[in-house]
Amino acid sequence: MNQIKIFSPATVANVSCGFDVLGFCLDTIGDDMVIRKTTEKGIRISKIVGADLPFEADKNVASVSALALYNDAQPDCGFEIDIYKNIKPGSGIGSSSASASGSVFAINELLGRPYNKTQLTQFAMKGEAIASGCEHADNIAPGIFGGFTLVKSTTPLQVLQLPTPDNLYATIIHPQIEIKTSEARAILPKNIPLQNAITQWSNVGSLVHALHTNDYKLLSDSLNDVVVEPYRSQLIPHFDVVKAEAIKVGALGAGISGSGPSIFALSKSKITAEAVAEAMQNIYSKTDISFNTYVSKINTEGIRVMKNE
Ligand SMILES: Nc1ncnc2c1ncn2[C@@H]1O[C@H](COP(=O)(O)OP(=O)(O)O)[C@@H](O)[C@H]1O
Ligand SMILES: N[C@@H](CCOP(=O)(O)O)C(=O)O
Repeated sequence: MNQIKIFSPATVANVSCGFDVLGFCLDTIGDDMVIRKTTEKGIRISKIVGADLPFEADKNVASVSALALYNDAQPDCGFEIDIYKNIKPGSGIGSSSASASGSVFAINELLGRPYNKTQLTQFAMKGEAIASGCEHADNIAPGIFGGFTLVKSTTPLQVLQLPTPDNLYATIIHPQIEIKTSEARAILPKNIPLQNAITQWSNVGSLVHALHTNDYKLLSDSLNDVVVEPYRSQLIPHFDVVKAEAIKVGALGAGISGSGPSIFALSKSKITAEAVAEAMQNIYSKTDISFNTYVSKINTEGIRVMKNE
């Protein structure tokens, strides 16, 4: 096999209470990437469609992560990467992560799968680090493993794949303002009150239990963030009303997707998830902020191969 085309999905990091540890994978929005072997050694970005992103190998997250794998594997060929970007950078649904994980996933396939999913996550984190200033894996892990994931630790890397309850749907609204992950991280406090920490870790524990037991009521009660959301929500116009309306029409809960500005909600049917989308759209359509909305089943497969030659 000399060439592969993949779909690298968008992901929702944090899932309200799990800053930097929880994430899940979407299905209806993602980037396409084509990666091919070359006789010339090294990694090259050959095409970028849909976004204004750097071609330099040390600046594009796709090539930075690919180089981490390449330097380890030392294959006797090189690779070039075409990126067809559908996930806007700075959207909060893992745009940089989709590129960083897509390139390493594809090269691993072309090399005959020498690395496991944890090792691929580790290489992809090198790319993510140049976008956000930190090697967080809460977007990369759900992209590579699929479904819901919990990053138990980054050093050493340990990723737990969590069960996905049947019929769980996500709604995403992306108000078209850009929030850079690095900037949304910089505004967070370095210390948090003990009472908030207690509330937060109880929510993470109960959310994980809810996923294991298909307990939608507990899932709903656990989708709360008392640590990060109070700070970041101020960067997102109309966040409080969008969240309140989503819950009013039946969402189990709603919160900031990743570092924002996208807002996510979880619902226990497609019909409710679509009603949530409409309620969210109604808020932004009364403003001059344009937006995109996505309704998606949770993608339990993660990145997928579209075509290989
Ligand atoms: N292939 C890529 N895809 C997306 N962003 C990239 C890529 N390569 C470099 N970047 C940079 O990463 C930053 C976007 O990442 P980030 O702020 O984390 O947004 P997101 O939340 O959408 O991932 C931008 O500065 C962008 O120029
Ligand atoms: N845990 C990170 C997740 C950033 O996600 P992104 O989709 O905005 O890149 C954070 O909250 O900073």
